[in-house]
Amino acid sequence: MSAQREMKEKNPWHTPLTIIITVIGVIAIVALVTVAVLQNRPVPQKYKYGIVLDAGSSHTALYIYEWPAEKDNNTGRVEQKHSCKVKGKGISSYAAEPEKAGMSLTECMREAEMQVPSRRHQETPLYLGATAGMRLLNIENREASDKVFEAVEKALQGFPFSYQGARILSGQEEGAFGWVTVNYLDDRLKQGLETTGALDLGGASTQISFVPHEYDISESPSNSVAFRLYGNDYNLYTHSFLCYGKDQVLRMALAHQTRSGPVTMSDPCFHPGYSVTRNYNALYDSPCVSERKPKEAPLNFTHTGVGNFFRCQEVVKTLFNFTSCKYSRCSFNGIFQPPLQGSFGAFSAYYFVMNFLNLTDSSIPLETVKANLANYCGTPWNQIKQQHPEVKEKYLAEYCFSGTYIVTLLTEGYNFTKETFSKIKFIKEIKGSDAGWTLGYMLNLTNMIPAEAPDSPPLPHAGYVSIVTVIALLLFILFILSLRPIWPKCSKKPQIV
Ligand SMILES: O=P(O)(O)OP(=O)(O)OP(=O)(O)OC[C@H]1O[C@@H](n2cnc3c(O)ncnc32)[C@H](O)[C@@H]1O
Ligand SMILES: [Ca+2]
Repeated sequence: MSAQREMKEKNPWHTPLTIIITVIGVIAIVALVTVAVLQNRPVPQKYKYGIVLDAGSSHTALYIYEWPAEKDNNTGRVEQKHSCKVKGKGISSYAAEPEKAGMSLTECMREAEMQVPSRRHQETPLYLGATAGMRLLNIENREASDKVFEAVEKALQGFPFSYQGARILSGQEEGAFGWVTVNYLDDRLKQGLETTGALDLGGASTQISFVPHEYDISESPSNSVAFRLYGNDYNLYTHSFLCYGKDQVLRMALAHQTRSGPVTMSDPCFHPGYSVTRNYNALYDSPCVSERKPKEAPLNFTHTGVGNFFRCQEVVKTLFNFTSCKYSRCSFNGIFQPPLQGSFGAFSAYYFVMNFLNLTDSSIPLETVKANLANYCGTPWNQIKQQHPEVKEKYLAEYCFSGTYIVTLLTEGYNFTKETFSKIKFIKEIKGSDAGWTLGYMLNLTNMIPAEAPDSPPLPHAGYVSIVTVIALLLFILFILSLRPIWPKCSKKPQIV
């Protein structure tokens, strides 16, 4: 016992001073590390918001985006928080009663009021961008298009957000912002990775955008958009084909097949057994086909289906003009297109149609896609309706045509081959945000993507905390070692007898 007491007395670790120093040292280390962790821990998120209305030809959709408020230098990641599909058709369909275009937006705007915290309402920018439907209305009837915008503006200004205007996007903007969205969501821009091309198929127009290899912009400046994003330069090729969206191209196909003004038309792009009455005036009521209206047509015609993919492809091919090209190479209709490059994301109607047909899997070879389509188109209309009672009949009737158009546009139009076809991914969304031009549009207008790479802290958070911990421990050990003069006393082991 006495030996033990003696040992305790001689052991400097047990002197009150050392115990106090040790405790203070441990507390200091814990405090230092805690401060380091807390200081750098992401604080509970506060968000900022932005709202974009996509006034498409077939319908309007509202998107709410959010991003961390404290990253004010626009480095926080923007994500889609909510989307709302406006009931009814696109705003261009209200040409005859413009007020209704404004009223149609009310329900989704009310939803936006609920979704965005009220203290953020006034600072939340609200944009409306219209695409091919309004482009066509503007060509057809400028006054009517202006009235629709007036009504829409009036309606939107009645909400507490920071209204930033409503306008028609150019085809280049629509294509380029779709490309920005896809690459932003995939984190390709920030990391300077090879970018993905974007393919958008709407109701009234379609866009193709990609960064070509060794691309000579001087050949067709109108197809070129230059970006500097996060310190990288991109020379984007983009083109928007007006009238080559899924609904307008169907009009063109029907117009082509009724150019002689028949009473009955047999269509290889519709299922056998399909039969509806269509009105000539309604069919030709669009600038995409109005000039082709037959002089002496009856009021209506009976549109019947035959269901033959290969013959349907022949019809679709007649809608592309391959005869003239004043550039080194063209897609169709005399439009310049450099060689395709890299992988592509195909969204909107590309996705709706290919998803319905179970053809979104990139590993399905082009030949199999065609064979499946041939089989689908040949299936009798009654059987199709029985198999898909839940699908809107208008969509259901058109999947054979739309699928055939998609395959023909991609291969004959844009020159995808059986090798490059597998580089197309049919997508609806990326990491929870819809693929489309709206996010890219908002990122651009809010300057959310800096031209230069933002300065980032030299160390990531975890690295910083680890280094602080190690240095603190080293300092503490150093301090303990500095008490060494006392040590020799205890180096003699106590003799226990
Ligand atoms: O870009 P624009 O040309 O202005 O048109 P939009 O923006 O209105 O076009 P969408 O991408 O919303 O839709 C493209 C087309 O797909 C159609 N569509 C939407 N949902 C669909 C579905 O589930 N199945 C088949 N087609 C669908 C829609 O009616 C359009 O004809
Ligand atoms: Ca669209």
